[in-house]
Amino acid sequence: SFGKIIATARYLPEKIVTNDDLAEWMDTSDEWIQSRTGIKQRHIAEAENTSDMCLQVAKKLVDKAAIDPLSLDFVIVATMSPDYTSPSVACQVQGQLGAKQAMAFDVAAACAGFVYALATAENFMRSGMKRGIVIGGEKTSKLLDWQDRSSAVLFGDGAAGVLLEASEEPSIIKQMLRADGERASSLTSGFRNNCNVFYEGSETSTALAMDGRGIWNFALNDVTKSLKEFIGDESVDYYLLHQANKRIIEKMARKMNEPIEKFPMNLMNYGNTSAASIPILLDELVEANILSLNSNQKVVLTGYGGGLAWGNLLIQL
Ligand SMILES: O=C(O)C1CCN(c2ccc(-c3cc(CO)ccc3Cl)cn2)CC1
Repeated sequence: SFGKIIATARYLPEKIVTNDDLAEWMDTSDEWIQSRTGIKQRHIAEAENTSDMCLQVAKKLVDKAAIDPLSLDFVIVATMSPDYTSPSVACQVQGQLGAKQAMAFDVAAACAGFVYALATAENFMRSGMKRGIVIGGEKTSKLLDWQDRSSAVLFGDGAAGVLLEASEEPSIIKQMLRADGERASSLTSGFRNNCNVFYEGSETSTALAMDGRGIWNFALNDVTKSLKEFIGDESVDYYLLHQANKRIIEKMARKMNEPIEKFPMNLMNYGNTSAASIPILLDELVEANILSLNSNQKVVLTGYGGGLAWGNLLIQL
């Protein structure tokens, strides 16, 4: 069978930090941030960690669909900011949700993570699994160098995901997953100092570091080119692009020769939430009835970022 999105849900931590809040102690301004990124505010988790936010999403999905967690065959979480390297966030969620029959693992593909995870889930369902949840969740705020204004102002925390159930008709019609590891250094985060009792190693910054220009060019060249190839002459109702930067999305829309109305954006409210950005956008569009499940609307999900990794999914809802 094939996977079909039955429900969507999101969870944002309570604390909202505006550009002006940041400008109080950081050498930046609302004017610079809005004009260069489109971002106005972001949610920042405090005591909550990545697994806590993902658990909230999982509970919402189970409640919305009125299903028994024991009926889940899989829990997959895409994240670049896990609580631990072990256990996976997915296992933490599986345990606290009581989804004892579900296998569980994390997907590490940074901002392409949710697309990689959803494609992975579809492949499991085509080999027999019947029901599962796929979540993108991030607390990048714990990874940032808050003294580096060029990156700290860009990111936000949050989580969102989907419940998939088996369907006779394919819904995730086409997938393309790509990577370019030669540009791995364009976005690094969470390095664990390489030392042990026998080897001293060297102190390396573990904070998130980004070659903005390099990723910008990657998005406008590699990602846009592969998206055009992926679409071919398909008619697409909406493009749900990773919400990294307003100007980049506008430029990608122009390169696609598609009206900007087909490229909904909510990054002004959340900043760049990495693997959570596409499912947060999807849930907001469903909640606003701009997208409807079972509508046959054709949407494309495109994630792109650290790795470098990127991916496209064509979904008929
Ligand atoms: O205008 C300026 O000076 C700066 C120029 C650099 N900018 C960038 C550059 C890259 C990204 C980005 C990040 C990720 C990681 O999730 C993924 C995808 C992208 Cl396209 C976001 N902003 C900000 C404004």
